[in-house]
Amino acid sequence: MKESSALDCTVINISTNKYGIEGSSIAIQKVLNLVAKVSPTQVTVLVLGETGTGKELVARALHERSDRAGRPFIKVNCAALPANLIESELFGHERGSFTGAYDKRVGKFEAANRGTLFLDEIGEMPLDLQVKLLRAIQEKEIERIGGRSVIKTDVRLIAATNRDLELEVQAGRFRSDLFFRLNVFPIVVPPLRERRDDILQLANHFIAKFSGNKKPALSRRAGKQLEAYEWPGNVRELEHLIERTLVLNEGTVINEIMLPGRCLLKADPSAPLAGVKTIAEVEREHILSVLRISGGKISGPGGAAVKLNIPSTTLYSKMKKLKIKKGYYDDGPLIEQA
Ligand SMILES: Nc1ncnc2c1ncn2[C@@H]1O[C@H](COP(=O)(O)OP(=O)(O)OP(=O)(O)O)[C@@H](O)[C@H]1O
Repeated sequence: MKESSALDCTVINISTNKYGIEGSSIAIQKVLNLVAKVSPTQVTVLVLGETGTGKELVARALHERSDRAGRPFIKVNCAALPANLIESELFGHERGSFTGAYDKRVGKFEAANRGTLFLDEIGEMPLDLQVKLLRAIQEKEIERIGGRSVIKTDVRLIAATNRDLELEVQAGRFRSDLFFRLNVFPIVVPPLRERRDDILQLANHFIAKFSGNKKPALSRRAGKQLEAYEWPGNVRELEHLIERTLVLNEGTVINEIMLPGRCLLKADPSAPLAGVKTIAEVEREHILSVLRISGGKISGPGGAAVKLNIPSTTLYSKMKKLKIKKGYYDDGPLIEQA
């Protein structure tokens, strides 16, 4: 990766990017630039994006590029644990502090001391624990369940979610004070369908990963199939699809990809297609990608409104209606449109 001019938005040589983030689209370059800017700091980062877009990869890159790199990177998946276990997972417990606590246990906050704590799927965290998490972040200290002493912690926090946390706040499922504490530096990882330029590079990366030294070539036809698909499961879906394709493929060329949508159509033409989007979703994605191409400029020459051939006032009201905010399409912080 080009270190010295990481602040400009153009040339990062991804082939030498050692953090495993493949892709050369403008969208992924922007993500890598944000990673380069924020990783040397102690700032809390909130990684946003649909499932399978690479949020964990971004979190690991942030850690690896920071001065905490040699220290622990501890991940907690807030969705994978029952609510009553998350507290003990995060803060630890003393022996005998509750039924089943046969031994003392060190929590993830302590385990991540002087390193990075990655809270994945933060949107799933129960409300009562959100209060305790906020306190731990603000006061930089924790107490084990059943413990009597206060333990100082020094962790860099990275959180990730595929939920719209602002909507969660509005719905009363996420505390606004915790949201503001986490949303210091948001990084939005765009869905794969908004960075189609990356699809072939990623596909070739996964072909190499899964086929070893007998790497088959991707035919133009198969490449076009991959580029045309919508990828509701994003990069993870592409990775699994390539793995499956390689198991079935016998020759030295991959001629056809069995995409899930096609299989579904064959099975039952009247069944609703998984991943089919509403008109509003399509409109939102299109506006977002035009805003990104326009460098975040909305009105005036070269702005998104001109490209979309609509008055800028119409674009502003569509953006408001579709909840498109600054920070989703440029490098700035997430700010509500007036
Ligand atoms: N740009 C990329 N280059 C190479 N591999 C990638 C890239 N993005 C994602 N992947 C791979 O895709 C898979 C899913 O990525 P990851 O787990 O980081 O996604 P995620 O957004 O955290 O998903 P979830 O929201 O479901 O937790 C992983 O195997 C990861 O290595």
